Amino acid sequence: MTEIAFQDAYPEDLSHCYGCGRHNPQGHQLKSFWDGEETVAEFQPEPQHTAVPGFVYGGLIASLIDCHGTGSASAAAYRAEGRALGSEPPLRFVTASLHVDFLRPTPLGPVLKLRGTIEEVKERKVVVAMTVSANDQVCATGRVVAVRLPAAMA
Ligand SMILES: CCCCCCCC/C=C\CCCCCCCC(=O)SCCNC(=O)CCNC(=O)[C@H](O)C(C)(C)COP(=O)(O)OP(=O)(O)OC[C@H]1O[C@@H](n2cnc3c(N)ncnc32)[C@H](O)[C@@H]1OP(=O)(O)O
Repeated sequence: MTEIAFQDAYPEDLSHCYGCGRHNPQGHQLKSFWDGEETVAEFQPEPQHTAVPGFVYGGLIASLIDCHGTGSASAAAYRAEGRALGSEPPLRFVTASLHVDFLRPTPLGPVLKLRGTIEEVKERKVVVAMTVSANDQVCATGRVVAVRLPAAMA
């Protein structure tokens, strides 16, 4: 069975996010997956993502953490309910809080690897802690509080 990316289970009309929307050709189109109890994603930075020559712009790293966090939150909510990704009714989350710590400069060149741990799952709130690594070294850590939208807003 081919595993579907969390973001590919988002509804058609909510798939334009700059960080992860499959319908945003200018965006990052991040794809997140389960790896056991953790979640993973990869991203290849390009030269336009430069901060200082040779190093990745921190805002890019923050947006990857944002979208891996909200995607992981949605997947964790489906898993907690024992439901397939994308099944009805939809479980849609937005970012309430995005925290990033930049531990060391992130080299521009290697693929960035994101790894998420689900810290808390409540009916309306999911908390995800993440690491961003390059060359097997953690360069940034992050934490997202994702809040489920009421059906009326989604
Ligand atoms: C831009 C809108 C998008 C609409 C489309 C939605 C459908 C999406 C579906 C699929 C596509 C996925 C695309 C991924 C998106 C990528 C990520 C982004 O860039 S999202 C854009 C940036 N984020 C916002 O613009 C949120 C703006 N804020 C809000 O709308 C509200 O403040 C919201 C919904 C986040 C919270 O609503 P409340 O204030 O009514 O919720 P309360 O009931 O007070 O809190 C619920 C729980 O969350 C905690 N919480 C709320 N805000 C917090 C904060 N800032 N820090 C820590 N915890 C917080 C609270 O303490 C509470 O936790 P306790 O149940 O008590 O444990």
